[in-house]
Amino acid sequence: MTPRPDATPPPTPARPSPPPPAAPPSLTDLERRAATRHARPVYGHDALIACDRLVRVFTTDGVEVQALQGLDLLVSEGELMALVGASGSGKSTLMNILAGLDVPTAGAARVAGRDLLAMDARTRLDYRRNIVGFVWQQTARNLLPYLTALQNIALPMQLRGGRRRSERTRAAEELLSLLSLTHCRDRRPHQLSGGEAQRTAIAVALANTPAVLLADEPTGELDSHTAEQVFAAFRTANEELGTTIVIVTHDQKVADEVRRTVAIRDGRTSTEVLRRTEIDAATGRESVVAREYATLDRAGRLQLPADYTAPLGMRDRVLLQREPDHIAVWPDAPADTPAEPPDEDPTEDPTEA
Ligand SMILES: Nc1ncnc2c1ncn2[C@@H]1O[C@H](COP(=O)(O)OP(=O)(O)OP(=O)(O)O)[C@@H](O)[C@H]1O
Repeated sequence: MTPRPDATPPPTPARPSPPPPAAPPSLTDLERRAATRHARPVYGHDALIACDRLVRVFTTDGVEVQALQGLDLLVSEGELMALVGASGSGKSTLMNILAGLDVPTAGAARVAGRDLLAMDARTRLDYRRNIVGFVWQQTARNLLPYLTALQNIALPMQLRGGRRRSERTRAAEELLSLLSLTHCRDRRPHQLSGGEAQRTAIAVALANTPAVLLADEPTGELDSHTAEQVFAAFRTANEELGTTIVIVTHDQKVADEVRRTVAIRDGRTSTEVLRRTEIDAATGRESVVAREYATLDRAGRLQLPADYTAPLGMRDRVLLQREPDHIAVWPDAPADTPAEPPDEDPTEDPTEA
């Protein structure tokens, strides 16, 4: 048995011989499996965001691009997490779907109990106004240039209705204070620095106390010091207001600051880094320990990182060995070993039979 990778290095286990073919399931087995499947709770039933085998196909001039190819993602209430991935991997496509701006081609997506594939125009508008807030990379897209910071923040409250002007002003002032922007109250966007403008954009996105705050490259146009201040504003929103936050970023510093970073590759979640704080029993010193996990999707598919598979010459197919507490993955045919041992005993004389 191979110990967990975070334990003492294991002795090299013996390569397994291929398992004997399994007996076909009986009718009773199949009925039992079907009954178990019915009794199971819906995938991601307790998550705030649940994407289930999400597909988005764009067709331009008869050419199809599969931007999302069966993406699974669960985000719990109260999380502050980052999405990373190469250009074109599908991050913005996913964010636009979660923001209610685009509709997936297939699959399922639920945010705060709303089914994103089944919303009519009215519920979609309500969803965008009240359930999600959005911060874009370009500050010009987040703020109206002819309104002050306070008026920008009060506008979504006004569009939703139900609150008096004085209440809206007080709520907007509270958000300005929470994000250390009180001095920007009466300034218009062109009078704000890049960082102040993005923090004001966060306040605008939080105006109607959304369940989820989505941000697509919010620090992309900022220097690293300003980016830190903007990220601190996201953290404040998460810790003080309990808002669930998903940030798409290329900024490694931002990705390192959050507890969970999910990587998207070719339109699917591929790996995930989880960070937790550990306290050294001897010194009492705190340190953050990060571990990288591969994502196992609902169909049981796993993307093995190339830097793991390439040195072992793994391609096309691999041999799996089930152990009591883990699964070992073996190259199909290592250079010096035949993939399948010959059936005959080599000591036997083939002419004997
Ligand atoms: N409206 C569209 N029409 C056609 N193809 C699109 C459209 N939007 C996205 N795509 C394609 O879908 C794929 C995923 O794009 P997407 O913008 O989601 O990637 P991304 O990971 O956000 O990239 P980047 O980091 O560069 O913003 C790309 O191949 C892109 O060209």
